[in-house]
Amino acid sequence: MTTLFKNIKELVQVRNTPVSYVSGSEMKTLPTIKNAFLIVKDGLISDFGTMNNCPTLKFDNTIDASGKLILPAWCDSHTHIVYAGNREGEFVDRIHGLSYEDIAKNGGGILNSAKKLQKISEENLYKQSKVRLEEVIKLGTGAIEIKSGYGLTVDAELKMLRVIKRLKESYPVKIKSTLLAAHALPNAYKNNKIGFLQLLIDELIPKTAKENLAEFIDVFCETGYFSVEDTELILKAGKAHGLLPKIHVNQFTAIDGIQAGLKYNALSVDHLEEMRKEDIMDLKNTATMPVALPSCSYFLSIPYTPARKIIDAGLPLALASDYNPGSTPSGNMNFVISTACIKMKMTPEEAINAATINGAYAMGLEKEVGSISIGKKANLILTKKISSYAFIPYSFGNNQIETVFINGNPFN
Ligand SMILES: N=CN[C@@H](CCC(=O)O)C(=O)O
Ligand SMILES: [Zn+2]
Repeated sequence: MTTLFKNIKELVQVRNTPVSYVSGSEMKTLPTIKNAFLIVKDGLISDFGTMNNCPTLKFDNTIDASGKLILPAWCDSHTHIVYAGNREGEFVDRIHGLSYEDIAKNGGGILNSAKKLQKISEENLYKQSKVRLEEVIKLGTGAIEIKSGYGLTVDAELKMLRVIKRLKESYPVKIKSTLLAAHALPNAYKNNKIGFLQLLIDELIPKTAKENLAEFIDVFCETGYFSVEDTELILKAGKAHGLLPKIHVNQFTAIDGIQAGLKYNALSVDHLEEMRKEDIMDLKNTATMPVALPSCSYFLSIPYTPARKIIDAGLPLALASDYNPGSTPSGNMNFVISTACIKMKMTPEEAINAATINGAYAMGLEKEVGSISIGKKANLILTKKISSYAFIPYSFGNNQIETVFINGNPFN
């Protein structure tokens, strides 16, 4: 099966020589080809170039993209889209003055989602989650990481992971699965944190690995949740079972969580709203991707990740949605890049690099997605007729996508 996209106004994020990620000042460059063609063969990108070099072969499908742009689909490396019910009550409580921390202390927050998740059937959880997955694919996401972490019992966590597995098997997008074993301390272990950690180490992590239910291990390393010591215990156990660390750190407080992640060669460190000088320095010359989640800052009214400081220090940065019921009930990556430009002062080039190739790296998919390169999956965004790629973040809250292609097929 072959498809020719012709007369593309601008083909964006073209990498003839594929890169794993881009850092520092390299992020300001977004390579493109104007008046381009792109050929997809059996779901993969097989050729591209300027229209004057467009081959005159016969194709199964030809799509005229006059006036339209093509970009690689968004790579959302941090989500929690498998959850039960919603938490709009807490949203209203916050409008009335309660903080995210106050709500969690009153038994709301993650524990509220866990209560709903423990009760729901696996089938119903799948049904609720697939709606969100389809929603974000239509908004341009072509590769996504999904975490557990609302189960907080061995059975409920495994239920979440099985739902992620079923999504992987049922949808054409690339999905990576993360065991967020230590997300919050369940009430049953209120006074026995070490008992909970031991349960994760002795039972949940080995079962997850044995049943091949996750690629990554995550911890919410934060004051009032899991300490650096707790984090290290879990990362060590996860790694021993082949799960690579990707962690929640520096959301509300900087407590050396980044350093714990680096010690265990985390693939990414995510959130980073509170960054000290040493946190930025320590990330230099490592293979760990810093990940910012601007929609979370927007929704909770907390500081934005200091993208300028991170990028200007020569580091890479990825952008992800953090789609979850508590701190970010949105998985719209178009809004993520707009917010990164508007609130974090990232340029459109930096934001698009962060949401494509750097996001792909943050979930170990940089060889398969995240750029227009020969041999990569044809997971593509075809825009409406727009003036330039900067129009996407500029027109915040609006949808500039005409069609999303996954493995070369339109996703409707
Ligand atoms: N910060 C920890 N976990 C999620 C939010 C969890 C929730 O409130 O349900 C996050 O990444 O923002
Ligand atoms: Zn998260």
